Amino acid sequence: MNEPRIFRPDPDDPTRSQRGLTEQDLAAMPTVFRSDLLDGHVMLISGGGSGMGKAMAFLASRLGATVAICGRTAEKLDRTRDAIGEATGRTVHCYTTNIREPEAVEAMIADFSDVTGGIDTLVNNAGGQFPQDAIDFTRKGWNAVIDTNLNGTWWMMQEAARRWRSDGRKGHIINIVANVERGMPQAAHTCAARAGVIYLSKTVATEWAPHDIRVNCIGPGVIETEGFAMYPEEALKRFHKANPMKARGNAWDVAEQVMYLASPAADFINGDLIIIDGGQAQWGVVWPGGMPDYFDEGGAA
Ligand SMILES: CCCCC/C=C/C(=O)SCCNC(=O)CCNC(=O)[C@H](O)C(C)(C)COP(=O)(O)OP(=O)(O)OC[C@H]1O[C@@H](n2cnc3c(N)ncnc32)[C@H](O)[C@@H]1OP(=O)(O)O
Ligand SMILES: NC(=O)C1=CN([C@@H]2O[C@H](COP(=O)(O)OP(=O)(O)OC[C@H]3O[C@@H](n4cnc5c(N)ncnc54)[C@H](OP(=O)(O)O)[C@@H]3O)[C@@H](O)[C@H]2O)C=CC1
Repeated sequence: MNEPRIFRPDPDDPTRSQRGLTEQDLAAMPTVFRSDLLDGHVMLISGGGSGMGKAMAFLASRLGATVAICGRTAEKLDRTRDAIGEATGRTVHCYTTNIREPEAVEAMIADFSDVTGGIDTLVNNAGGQFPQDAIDFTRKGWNAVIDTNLNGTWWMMQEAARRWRSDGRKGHIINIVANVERGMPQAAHTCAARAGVIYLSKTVATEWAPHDIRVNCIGPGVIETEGFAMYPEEALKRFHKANPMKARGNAWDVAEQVMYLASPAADFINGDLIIIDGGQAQWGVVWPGGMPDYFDEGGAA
């Protein structure tokens, strides 16, 4: 039998960090794509200093793209730039930009467009949430998640589209969301924001088609990354049991899907949502941390 192409370590191995792929992994992971697939392609990836965004930045650079990454923490961006430079010899552009600030987003997109001659693909990957029962959300907590995942993504989408329209240039937006079809206990804020992004995307995929702008979403299931630090150890032990493959995805699973969508092979895909969750949506619990307590016998009904 063939060896699995994707490195999928044992999620029960207590000696592993449980926080995703290392830079060495990202430099060496095998890919199905030819090495010049994205020669001349320009890609802006938000949240590119860690997790899935970092994997996308590595893979796009390995395939020949000119890449920019943004995030709020300069050290993470610089470290990613240096690691990619060392692995590929390519220069990654870094922007210390908070996507919640529309003026900063406007300046970043203008600068990267000017420097490169124009962006081809914008990947809105920056985001996050914290697990909490909705009834206990503070106003500040609710606003933080909505402002990042919905508003921040929208400022990026709108600014890129305006620039493409004024330049008369085609463009493509890929929004990283989550699989929110059945809702997700302890993540109502993110479900609200991601559902907003999915339906924004489906709407503007139609509105913006005359400008030659396509918009698609990717909904990851449980993907092991640095972002797992936000979740309690007890919940993490159950995350891989949420899908019938009994596995965690890794950042490469998502990065390769992004490269496919960015490639000419996907030129006719528009307004779609692609789920990468090992079948969790078909047969699995929506909240990977497990069933809420009240399902236990004797708990509140
Ligand atoms: C949904 C489950 C799917 C399964 C697995 C999915 C995993 C992932 O998606 S992991 C990858 C994503 N990465 C992250 O989620 C990174 C960590 N998250 C964040 O950075 C934050 O959640 C953020 C996205 C909201 C960042 O906003 P920021 O303004 O930087 O947040 P603050 O830390 O300043 O907090 C503002 C406010 O939010 C409330 N809050 C934050 N953390 C918690 C928490 N753990 N529990 C309860 N409430 C929290 C709180 O009201 C904060 O205000 P203060 O109390 O004044 O600090
Ligand atoms: N891992 C998983 O299982 C799943 C993840 N997702 C989503 O996929 C995306 C990537 O997640 P993942 O790689 O796992 O997690 P990470 O936490 O590693 O990545 C999130 C990135 O977003 C950046 N970011 C957060 N807020 C902002 C902001 N306001 N402006 C600019 N950048 C910001 C962070 O950098 P900094 O803090 O320095 O700004 C960080 O680099 C996220 O949107 C996440 O919610 C969805 C479903 C499942």
